[in-house]
Amino acid sequence: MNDITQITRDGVSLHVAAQGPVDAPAVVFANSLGTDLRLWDDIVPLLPKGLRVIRYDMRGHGQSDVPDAPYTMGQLVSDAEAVCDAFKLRDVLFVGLSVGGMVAQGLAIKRPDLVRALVLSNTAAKIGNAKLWQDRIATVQTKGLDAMADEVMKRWFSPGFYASDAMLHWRDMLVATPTNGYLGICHAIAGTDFYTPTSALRIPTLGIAGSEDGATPPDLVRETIDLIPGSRFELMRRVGHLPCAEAPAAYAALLNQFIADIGHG
Ligand SMILES: O=C(O)CC1=CCC(=O)O1
Repeated sequence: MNDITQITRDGVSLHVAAQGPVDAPAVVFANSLGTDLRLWDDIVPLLPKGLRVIRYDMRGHGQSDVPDAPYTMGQLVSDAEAVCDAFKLRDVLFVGLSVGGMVAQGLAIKRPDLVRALVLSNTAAKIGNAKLWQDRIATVQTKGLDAMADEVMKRWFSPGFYASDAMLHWRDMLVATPTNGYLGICHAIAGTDFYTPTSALRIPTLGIAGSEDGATPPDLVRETIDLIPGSRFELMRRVGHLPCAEAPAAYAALLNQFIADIGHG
């Protein structure tokens, strides 16, 4: 079954893409700030066949509704919960990148019945600090996303990928993000510190970092992954903040090894 649909929670319509057999083990993907569910386009075809694969656009992004900013992490976690519940999912492997990884942590804390394992990619229990997000919000409000797009691309990608034409697809995606959606998510990240609750998680977890990541550097990712006993940490070399875009084959290989090791499917 290959399905594109909208689900509505709290008056906000969320755009969801669902693939694979309804009763199969599920993998749910959550995107990062300034991207949408296309973040996973190159990964999905490389996953083991027979999984239920659900991707959605975070509120304010892609084809989901764009409520006025600010948003809270509680709202983002409830959105993810609503997506899982709408598809009657249980025991999912939840894969989140950057703010998507914060949502993954929040959902695993809130709904242990829904999440059996995590992939926390290029993320942390806390990303940045109040001043960083205040400054980012002020820049977007006064100058717009286009004005800071090149600076963002240098955080997202290694120098080699930044210089390539392939980067333009991602720059276009960032610049097309509605201002309210971008600002809303910035507020949610600014208000989030999962350090204590994430320390209480006891589920299989894979952490992925990129050696050239200018947004969530490897040491920051590792600090969060180390909070969870028994977790695994993988450092991908010569990639930045979006390794699933920059090195999809290597990224999918890490996911697939983890899927095999935890017997998910
Ligand atoms: O700084 C960026 O644009 C990267 C980023 C931080 C949080 C997120 O989701 O993306």
